[in-house]
Amino acid sequence: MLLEVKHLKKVFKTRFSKEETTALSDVDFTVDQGEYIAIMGESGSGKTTLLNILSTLEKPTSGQVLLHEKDITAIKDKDLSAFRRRHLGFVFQDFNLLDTLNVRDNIFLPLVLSKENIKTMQTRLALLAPKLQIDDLLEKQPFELSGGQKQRVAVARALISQPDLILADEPTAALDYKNSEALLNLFEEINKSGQTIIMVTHSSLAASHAKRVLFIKDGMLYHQLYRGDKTSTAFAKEITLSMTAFLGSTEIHDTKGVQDA
Ligand SMILES: Nc1ncnc2c1ncn2[C@@H]1O[C@H](COP(=O)(O)OP(=O)(O)OP(=O)(O)O)[C@@H](O)[C@H]1O
Repeated sequence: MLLEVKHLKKVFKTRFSKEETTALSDVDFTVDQGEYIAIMGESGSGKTTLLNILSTLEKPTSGQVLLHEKDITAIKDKDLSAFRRRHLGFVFQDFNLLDTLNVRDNIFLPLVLSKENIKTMQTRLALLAPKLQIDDLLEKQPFELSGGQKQRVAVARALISQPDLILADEPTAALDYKNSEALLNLFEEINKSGQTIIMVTHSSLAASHAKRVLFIKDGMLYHQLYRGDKTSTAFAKEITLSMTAFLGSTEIHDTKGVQDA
């Protein structure tokens, strides 16, 4: 097992008032090596909070996140950036590329920070660039690229450190339909080559490319769907139906966390 999320709870307290918001109440799930998981839920349901805790950007109020059986919520602050660079790859909605660096240096940045040798960096990039169709972009500055190209560069930057886990937050939100589909196909390919991916999304279409979809509501996991051998079109329909049934309704459902089968 790659990742074990155990009884995760996150309560936000505002500094000046006694008001509390429970963003996550008791989230439990496990992720195997090679899985591709989409996390869906309405606005305010706790998706970003969950992703931020998995990213070690946020500490939970209680509970644990075990990566290869090590509790990453207990890592000391001074060791966090090295941990993230070594074990996690991030893909964001707004690409997060540095405009002052060219594409090649943006991709190399995590490896430079980890003090990898230049040969390793070049070898890895030589393998990734054709796969991501960015060979011709390496000397360009990010502002010269289209949204789809920027996101492919961001994916290369996430993959170059060969992370245990890719965490993607609404990676298609700033892309048009064609570029979204291209990115989702790319994620599927990357996943087929063994990369584990967890992606937060609002979009049934995006989620339909994953192998498993977790639905979150009011800080709890409610339901999960497996794609199996369905086409992404058939799976998207099933996801939309579930969203309507589970998340749109105000009925009280079983509030137990969802455990992986
Ligand atoms: N730093 C914070 N301080 C206080 N409350 C917060 C903070 N971050 C999130 N929350 C609250 O926690 C709850 C869950 O928020 P979260 O951002 O995780 O939801 P989300 O599902 O990602 O929403 P969206 O889809 O709109 O991004 C919300 O009620 C939100 O207002």
